[in-house]
Amino acid sequence: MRALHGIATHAWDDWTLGDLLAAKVAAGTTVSLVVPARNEAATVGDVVTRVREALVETTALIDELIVVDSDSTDTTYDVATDAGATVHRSAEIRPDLGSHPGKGEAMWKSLFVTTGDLVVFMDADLLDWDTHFVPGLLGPLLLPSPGLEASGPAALAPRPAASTEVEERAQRASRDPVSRVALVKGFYERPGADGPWEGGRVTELVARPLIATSFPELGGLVQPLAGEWAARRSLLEQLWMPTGYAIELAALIDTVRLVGTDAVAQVDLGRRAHRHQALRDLGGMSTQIVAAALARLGAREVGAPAVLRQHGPGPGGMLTSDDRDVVTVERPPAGGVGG
Ligand SMILES: O=c1ccn([C@@H]2O[C@H](COP(=O)(O)OP(=O)(O)O)[C@@H](O)[C@H]2O)c(=O)[nH]1
Ligand SMILES: O=C(O)[C@@H](COP(=O)(O)O)O[C@H]1O[C@H](CO)[C@@H](O)[C@H](O)[C@H]1O
Repeated sequence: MRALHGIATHAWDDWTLGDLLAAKVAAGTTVSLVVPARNEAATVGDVVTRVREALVETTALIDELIVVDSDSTDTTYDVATDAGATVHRSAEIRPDLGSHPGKGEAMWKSLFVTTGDLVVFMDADLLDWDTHFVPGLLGPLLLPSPGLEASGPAALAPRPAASTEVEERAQRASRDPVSRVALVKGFYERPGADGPWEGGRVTELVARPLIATSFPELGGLVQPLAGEWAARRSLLEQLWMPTGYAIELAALIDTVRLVGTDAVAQVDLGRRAHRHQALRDLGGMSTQIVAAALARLGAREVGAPAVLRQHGPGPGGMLTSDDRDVVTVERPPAGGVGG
């Protein structure tokens, strides 16, 4: 483990799957995997099937595999169900609380239909990834320091039961709130249209400048917007959650304010490719992220409406303007919601 500008930084194979399984059992810790999915019928089946087979059936690292169908208009619900996930429609979770569109809404609602002490989030549009993402993200939460032995490419097949030292360390970590990491971000090589490190357009053009100017304590995070991350439920239930794409950055800002940078760690997961949105659609995502950041700086009212005006060629090539209402609503900490 090393500190990258104050952020504890690991590699996914710092731990063996056997050590993590032993630590999980020793501490009596449960794990939920949540996949927020909107119109991901093309890829959600692969994500669910491979994680289920490797980490639910072959080894019991995951106790609950949940897909939250976020207002999909394709066959996401059926594909995820057929792949073996427990699928909930976001709007049908606690309907008494109403429903908003968005990824953050799906993740906030997931807290009402999961029970895991640790919650792992993964995107549903992954194209180049592997199941080691999950144990990698759980490593700092189950065993805060690297595994006992220098490990080579850790096979996902379970190793012999880990030593009692691993179990003792896991029990100490689960009891010691002071040293506990509470949120773990994945990072990876993110290929884009123009090269192996060209992915993450909003990360490079919006998140990093916001961090540089206003949240420098997050400067050590390689992929602050990574959709693959994990956290303790006890933390997640204390966080205000933007209902849209600002969820990742808001969670980092608020976690550091709540429990300090020592509570945040990151893990190198290797390489991750996903389906890329069109540039103009990232305008809406960017607006949500900027709005949440400004709200946290006291420069903007939480949830105030935002209209994103974009321009481009219309019918016949005439220049037209398109106004997009951007939702910046935030959900209150789930832990304080009754019922
Ligand atoms: O309203 C939404 C928008 C996105 N997503 C999911 O959130 C993840 C990341 O979204 P997206 O791929 O659109 O973002 P990108 O990775 O392109 O930044 C994916 O699993 C989406 O299906 C969601 O559940 N609800
Ligand atoms: O990192 C980014 O810039 C955006 C867009 O990625 P690409 O430019 O399409 O590779 O993707 C991330 O940001 C979203 C907002 O936080 C997350 O929801 C996504 O999971 C993540 O892929």
